[in-house]
Amino acid sequence: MRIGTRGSQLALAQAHETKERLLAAHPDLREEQIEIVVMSTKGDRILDRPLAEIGGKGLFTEEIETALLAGDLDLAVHSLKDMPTELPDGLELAAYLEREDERDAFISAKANSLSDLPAGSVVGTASLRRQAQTLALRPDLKVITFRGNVQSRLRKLEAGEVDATYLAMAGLNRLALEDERVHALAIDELLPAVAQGAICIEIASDNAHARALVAPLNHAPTEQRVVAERAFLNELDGSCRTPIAGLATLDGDRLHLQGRLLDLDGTEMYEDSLDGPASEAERIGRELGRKLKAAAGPAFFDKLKAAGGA
Ligand SMILES: NCc1[nH]cc(CCC(=O)O)c1CC(=O)O
Repeated sequence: MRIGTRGSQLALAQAHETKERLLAAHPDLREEQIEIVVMSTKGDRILDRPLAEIGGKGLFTEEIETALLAGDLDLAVHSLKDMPTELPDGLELAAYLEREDERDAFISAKANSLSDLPAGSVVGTASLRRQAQTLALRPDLKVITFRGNVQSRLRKLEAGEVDATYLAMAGLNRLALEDERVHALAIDELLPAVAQGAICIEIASDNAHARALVAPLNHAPTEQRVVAERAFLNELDGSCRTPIAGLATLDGDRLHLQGRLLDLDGTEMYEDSLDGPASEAERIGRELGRKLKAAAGPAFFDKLKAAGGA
């Protein structure tokens, strides 16, 4: 059994967690039967440009998916947040592990919250969603593009390149990085990325053995939430070039989906939510996506395109 993963510390932690869960779910499986195979992707190699500029779907997945299709890997473990909403033919998501904390963390030595940051402070983030929401709340701040893995971003903060940055709480938790500069942001302050904090397992559709092996790892409530969020995203944009945020929560078998669509500088923001039975997660997601698309109107998307988004 070969598990493919990217080589960042976070990706490795997620692959090891998946391996542990497989061993726990299958007592007959031996440790040496599971091999973790580290692969480098385009997204890992190009570090000096914003992700939205490099563009293309599957920046962090293409090389791994090619290996799945070729049968060189049985499973691939990914942060679901980084996965395009449409997979290449012949591949499928076979399991979603229980979601970690979905919130963003605000990280700064200068303030405990985004609202306390002095005017003119510099915030570094590569995410269009975080950039736009930051400027919507604090148009007086300066936002710069800031890439790299979790550790390198913390080092840049340390070196004073920026006054504040953001990271997903899930990543910090999985790496057990505790830091007094880390403050979880309220959901309403910075609505998370679709599927933030969720790990998915991808397989080739013709690999029945892999599908059976990972089936017991699936966490149904996580699946319902991310299905709604990804349907919402798919309806609006699949390219990662539009600032979009979305979060589904469950109350028993009711699903509540919240969504936001912004322009790049946060001056326009469309926000709405929808409730329904969790069994209709996909429909709820699509409906909310269509609703926000209609509210924003074609002029919004034209403006975004002209500004280098969408
Ligand atoms: N785009 C990079 C990425 N992909 C997944 C995570 C964090 C873990 C997660 O959201 O599951 C991160 C880093 C970050 O946004 O801080």
